[in-house]
Amino acid sequence: MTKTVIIGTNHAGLAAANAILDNSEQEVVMIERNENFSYLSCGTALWVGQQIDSVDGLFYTNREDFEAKGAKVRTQTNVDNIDFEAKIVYATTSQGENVTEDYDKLVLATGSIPISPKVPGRELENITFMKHYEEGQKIDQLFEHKDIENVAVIGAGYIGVEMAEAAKRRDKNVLLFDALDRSLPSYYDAWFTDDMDKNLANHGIELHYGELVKEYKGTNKVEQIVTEKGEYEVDLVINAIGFLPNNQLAKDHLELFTNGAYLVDRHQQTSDPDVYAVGDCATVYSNALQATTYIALASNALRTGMVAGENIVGNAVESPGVQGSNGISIFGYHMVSTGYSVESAAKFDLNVKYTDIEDTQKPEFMKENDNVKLRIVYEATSRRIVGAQMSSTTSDISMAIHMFSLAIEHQVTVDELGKLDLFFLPHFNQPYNYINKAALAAE
Ligand SMILES: Cc1cc2nc3c(=O)[nH]c(=O)nc-3n(C[C@H](O)[C@H](O)[C@H](O)COP(=O)(O)OP(=O)(O)OC[C@H]3O[C@@H](n4cnc5c(N)ncnc54)[C@H](O)[C@@H]3O)c2cc1C
Ligand SMILES: NC(=O)c1ccc[n+]([C@@H]2O[C@H](COP(=O)([O-])OP(=O)(O)OC[C@H]3O[C@@H](n4cnc5c(N)ncnc54)[C@H](O)[C@@H]3O)[C@@H](O)[C@H]2O)c1
Repeated sequence: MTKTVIIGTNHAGLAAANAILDNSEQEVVMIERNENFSYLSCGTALWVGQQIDSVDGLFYTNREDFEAKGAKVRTQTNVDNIDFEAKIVYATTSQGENVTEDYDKLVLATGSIPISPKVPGRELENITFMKHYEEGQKIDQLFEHKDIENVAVIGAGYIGVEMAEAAKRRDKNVLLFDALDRSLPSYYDAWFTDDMDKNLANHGIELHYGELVKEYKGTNKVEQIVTEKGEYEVDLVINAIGFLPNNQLAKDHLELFTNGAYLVDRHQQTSDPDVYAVGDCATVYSNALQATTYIALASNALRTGMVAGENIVGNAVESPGVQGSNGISIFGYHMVSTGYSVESAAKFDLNVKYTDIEDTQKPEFMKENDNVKLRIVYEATSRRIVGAQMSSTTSDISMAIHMFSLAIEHQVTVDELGKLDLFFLPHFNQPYNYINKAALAAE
């Protein structure tokens, strides 16, 4: 019987385990260095910002669920080394016991590691990342302290903006830094982020964009941060300047992508046919780019895990690829995007055009109504859609971005959306939907 060892049991590893256990009688061993698994870090800001009552709901499964399906689960066990020739995994438990597991198939689901700004003083206390549950706990506890007044968040990407909101909701003075000149620069064009930045500023968050941190100062705990533009008193620093794939175990054995992620095909198979890689440690296939790339998202982790698991049990399933669809909701302002923005497309040498619309969600006669902004990004020559961004105070826009995701996957052109059948009911939208209108206006 095939024996599969899965290293890392967060979203990607769990999805792979489920796919194998639910579709076969195969032997599965799951190895995880943490005590808990399935932590939805996506809910951390809601938890520490006290928008939800408890952290408990952020764990969606546990070891017993997998043991009940027949898996052997080793938690608090760190994999130290892999002998890819002999197909043996070497690990150490938190008690210091050495354990080995042989395998027929191996799934690497070791995720990603936050990038540390390489500046002096980074070892001071009260400087943290926000990735694991334990870091969320630490931030939550520090927010309780009255003497933690000034919180600096470094990086105004997804984690940074969400944590800035959470800190503000806990009545802290919040300073948000980014090397670039606006928030969320990887996901949205300035037409959208200008509104988000107004939203953040209106809620009292101090924005320090285009400002690189040069040093953290303090005796034991961090007390100041120094940038090229000034020096600021801080009691807590949350670093959120992005992730790198965690490739420690196999970087010398497998082919890697430019950023170090394990290079996989559309079966999630690496350059070693018995080794699969899933989630944040692996590449994905981008339908917008029509090439391999790297996008760290829980949604990608789940899908890639499923694909690997199904292939391991013998169903030759191909990944449909991804669009990197994502969303953010800050102080009631919602933004969603899929594929590439105009600015990010340029970085990947995609020659694009775009069409914009700003409209109300529903007909003007409706009492409750919201403004909606939409930008559709399409390839200049083929006119296929390669991205879309939307923002509004209504969360109703989220379903529209799913449609754009499908459009990118299936190479729909912007012109095909002009007369697309989108239903009309005043409670939801206008007789001629803003998606149709934007598409018809495309040059
Ligand atoms: C604060 C925050 C908010 C986020 N919000 C969203 C969101 O809203 N939507 C979204 O789609 N994504 C979000 N993400 C990204 C998402 O959490 C990641 O893409 C996702 O966790 C990747 O899952 P993974 O299983 O591939 O890797 P990880 O979650 O990184 O898990 C890897 C696991 O491998 C284990 N491991 C690593 N090395 C070893 C070893 N040598 N031995 C044993 N075990 C090992 C680790 O302990 C870990 O449990 C967020 C991330 C953060 C930090
Ligand atoms: N809502 C969501 O979907 C969601 C939420 C949280 C995290 N995530 C995912 O988790 C991953 C990590 O998130 P993240 O927020 O850490 O990364 P990110 O890539 O979203 O943002 C990193 C930010 O840090 C900035 N930066 C980089 N180096 C810097 C430096 N030296 N000084 C100051 N700023 C610097 C970048 O300009 C960027 O704005 C991403 O893949 C993200 O998509 C998704």
